[in-house]
Amino acid sequence: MAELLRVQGLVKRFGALRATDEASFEVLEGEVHALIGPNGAGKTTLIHQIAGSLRPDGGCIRFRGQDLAPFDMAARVQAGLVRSHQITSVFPRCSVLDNLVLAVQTRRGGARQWWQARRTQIVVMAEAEALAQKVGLSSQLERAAGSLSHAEQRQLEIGLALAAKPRLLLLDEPMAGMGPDESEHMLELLQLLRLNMTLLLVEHDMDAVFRLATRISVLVGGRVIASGTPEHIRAHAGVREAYLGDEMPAAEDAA
Ligand SMILES: Nc1ncnc2c1ncn2[C@@H]1O[C@H](COP(=O)(O)OP(=O)(O)OP(=O)(O)O)[C@@H](O)[C@H]1O
Repeated sequence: MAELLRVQGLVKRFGALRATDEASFEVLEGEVHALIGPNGAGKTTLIHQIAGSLRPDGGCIRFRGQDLAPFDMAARVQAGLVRSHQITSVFPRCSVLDNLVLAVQTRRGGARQWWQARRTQIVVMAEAEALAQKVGLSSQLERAAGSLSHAEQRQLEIGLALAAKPRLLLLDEPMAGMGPDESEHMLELLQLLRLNMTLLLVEHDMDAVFRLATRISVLVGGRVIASGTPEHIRAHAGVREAYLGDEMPAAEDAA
């Protein structure tokens, strides 16, 4: 598999703290790559730097071979590097469908498109409806986004991210705050998305991580201490030590 994203020697300081401390790993095209690590390991800080909302103090991030340093967040989205619930925020008073229509219009050229031909409107509407169906919100099209449940809002955020046609989708704790059934739905949605794009996700739910990920990188104290297949990570002594053996699913739990 070809390399899609390379993080090399990345450093981010907050005062004396090195939240990202020479972190290095790569994401290959077509994989589901999970970034795991104990609380405060620097996972979110790393995702922010990849998405472009935080500027690194050192090191380099390459996407499809290109140094991302000169790219702002919008340019990264255009290049196919999209973080769920970052660029396109949910408008709570607008319907699910209107939110998706706006996201599709934004990708197609924003304000210019307000005076678009009827034929174009039909195309945009069809794409928005298809996105709603993909993320499981077809029956909620007319509901105000703000009245959706927590899980449905996460689904909508993913739909909005998909409107940008990502090549690499970044997801920060997609299962956070969900019950078992909702998590299972989200897992099914992510299984569907992996067929068409590469996923990089931060997730604390280890069962979900080990069911979904094709490769895993483990961040401890801002450094990647291990990167590899779930089997490799499960057997890694340093990883088990970092987790005190608590959360790592045992080999017999493997999917
Ligand atoms: N804006 C900030 N200013 C100062 N310190 C910060 C800032 N953002 C994060 N940190 C610190 O950087 C370290 C890494 O935080 P980060 O949120 O990236 O970790 P995490 O692995 O995502 O944690 P969790 O799993 O608990 O969400 C922590 O010690 C945190 O307190």
